[in-house]
Amino acid sequence: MQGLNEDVVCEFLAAHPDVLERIVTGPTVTRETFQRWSLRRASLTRKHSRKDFGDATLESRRRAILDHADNRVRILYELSQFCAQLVGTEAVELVIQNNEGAFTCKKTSEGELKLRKASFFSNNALWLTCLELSSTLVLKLKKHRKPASYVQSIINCAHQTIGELHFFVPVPETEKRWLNTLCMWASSVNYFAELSTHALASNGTEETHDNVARQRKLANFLLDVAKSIFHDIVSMDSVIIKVMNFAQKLVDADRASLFLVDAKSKEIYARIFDVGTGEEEHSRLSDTPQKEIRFDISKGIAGYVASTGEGLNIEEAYEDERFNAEVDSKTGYVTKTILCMPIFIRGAVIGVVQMVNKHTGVFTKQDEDSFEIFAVYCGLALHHAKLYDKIRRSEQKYRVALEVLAYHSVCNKDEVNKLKKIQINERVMELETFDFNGMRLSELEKPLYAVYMFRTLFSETLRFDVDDLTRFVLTVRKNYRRVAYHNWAHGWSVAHAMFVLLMKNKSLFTPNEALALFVSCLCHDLDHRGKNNAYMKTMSTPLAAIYTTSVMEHHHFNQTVTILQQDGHNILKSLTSDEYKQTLGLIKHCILATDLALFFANKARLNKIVDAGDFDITSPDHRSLTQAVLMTGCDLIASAKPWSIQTETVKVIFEEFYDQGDAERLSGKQPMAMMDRQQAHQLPQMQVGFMRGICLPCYELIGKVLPRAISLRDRCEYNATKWEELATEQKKSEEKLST
Ligand SMILES: Nc1nc2c(ncn2[C@@H]2O[C@H](COP(=O)(O)O)[C@@H](O)[C@H]2O)c(=O)[nH]1
Repeated sequence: MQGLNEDVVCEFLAAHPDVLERIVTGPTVTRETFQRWSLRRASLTRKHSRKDFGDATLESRRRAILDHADNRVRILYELSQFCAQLVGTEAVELVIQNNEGAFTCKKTSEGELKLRKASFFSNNALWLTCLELSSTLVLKLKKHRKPASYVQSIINCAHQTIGELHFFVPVPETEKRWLNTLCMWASSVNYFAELSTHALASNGTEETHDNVARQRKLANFLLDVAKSIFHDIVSMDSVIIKVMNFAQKLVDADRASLFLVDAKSKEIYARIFDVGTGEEEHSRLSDTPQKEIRFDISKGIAGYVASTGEGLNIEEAYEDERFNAEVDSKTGYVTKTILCMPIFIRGAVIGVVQMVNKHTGVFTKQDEDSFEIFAVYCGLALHHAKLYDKIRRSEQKYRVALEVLAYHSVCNKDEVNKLKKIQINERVMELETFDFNGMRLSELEKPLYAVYMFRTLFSETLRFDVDDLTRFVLTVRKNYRRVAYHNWAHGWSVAHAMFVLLMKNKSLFTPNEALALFVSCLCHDLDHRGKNNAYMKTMSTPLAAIYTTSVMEHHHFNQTVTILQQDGHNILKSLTSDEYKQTLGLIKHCILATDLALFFANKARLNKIVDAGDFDITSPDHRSLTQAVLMTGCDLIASAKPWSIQTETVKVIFEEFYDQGDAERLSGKQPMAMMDRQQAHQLPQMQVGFMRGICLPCYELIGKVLPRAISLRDRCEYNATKWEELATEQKKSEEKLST
């Protein structure tokens, strides 16, 4: 019978999809795993289908927009194509809303845009305000139409819905935010394009020219504000003042103020007050609390607008009972006309922009329209300002945390002096065998031997400071957590295995490659929490938010670099900058290779090369694959140790597995059998699977490439047989019990 290995299994499953379906839909694959697999498949498919925004694509889109600037349908169609590319899907439908109703828009094979009545739009009030929009624009979909996974509304500056994009694939949150911004911009620019086209199309009276000039000025300014918001994010206040200055000139007001809502105290306070005209343009930013103008949200015109979300155009302030004369009395200023608009973020009023005393007459309907648009841009600027402040604050907090951690996670002088007092001068021959049992070394001997191994390997090829080396090893030890298996003893044991491999194959790798391999082994599980990548993802841990693949392995590498960067720890400092960069890149490659999920592909590729007789250790690709497989071989070295060490190690491995299983069960998830202490009786059988399915193929491959390491395969084979004997005994005793 053909040996059971991964290729055979894959071949069998490919030939028997029903068996694969039974496994995938059976109890061994949890719902979360199945969902994760289908999401990964969806995103892989999307990634492949996503066309990039290459220059040619962008240019053709830009041309299409310019050539059809007066054609809203075409503009919106081009927008929909952009959005589809952004999300990386073609499963998107454009629905256009106009006076006659809603229409789906599709491009024919001749390139024409065809509109078809889409009678599934529910609202009859075609032009809805922004506030009402989110609540009432509910699509009643026809039975036969597949419901959209995500609907992006397209709202113009006059808060009118001019269309929707229906996506039939899941859209990630990040993409949703980009779609929102893209659609807001496109519809704003389209709105002004239509306005100026409309104005130019009319009889060209003097008033129209002013109107067009005003609208063009408005459009140019809006684009200018957008640029400064996205490029000038540091001084958001200057952007907001710029917006206020322009708004004030546009509506010809004497003064302008921006108030923010303090939801906690139910007050509003002037964030920017009395932006004057002319020389006072750079107004006071009321960031000094004692000067802050602050009053209850129930007071004044600004308070009324903030609490109702309704804009107001007041012609005689003192005749309006809502007006609060207190501020005038404090400033000696006489308010007559007021134009006041709410600023919305996600449907909530976060502030109010207020123009005071139009220089000639009262604020007009046109002022209201223009000012309403500014309220949107003020909101955008404020929103970015808030986000940016939040990021800046969390960055400072992160820096402080890192400083504190760096101080406490670095070895201290006593530890260094203690270790330096002991010197190993003669060669430790027993250390140069795979069977050496690192578990019997004391907490002091392990770092001592780690320094010895490093010096034995690199004294002749690398200039390094022994104190740096001592500090580096002791700090590495300190940054392994006291978990059952993935602790300093494991890191040491993996480094020892690499030490033996390198001593037996001295000319195989260059000094810097050997250095990267040894350092990688010593550091490959730094700060491991005793939980695997699947757990980190399922529990949505911060690490899983940072790294999408090989979560823990990326973290282990990051920790390695952090330690190297600590004062007095850089054992690589004698390398040139190119060598340093190259060696660090190889350390990253090696540490990431210890992600067992990557091993199968590495093994298959290297086996194929070796079996085809093409293996060439001088080929960079073959070297890189060899290094990756050697890392796995060292990582699993416990499976190729003498039986007593193997059983001792497996005990702590499963202790750690069961800790993870307990944590999963506590969070309401069913742990996999290997991590379920209620399945402990299956341990021997599971070990057989692990040894024969992973360890043995690994050492067989290593034996092909490094003949001097074939002993690992033999030792592993012996241990696998021992586990099989135990599994058989276990099975017999269970059968006896059940009879
Ligand atoms: N079932 C077993 N799993 C084992 C054994 N030895 C190691 N392992 C697991 O393999 C990976 C190795 O990656 P690492 O870099 O995290 O050490 C890890 O998940 C170990 O738990 C074994 O004998 N049996």
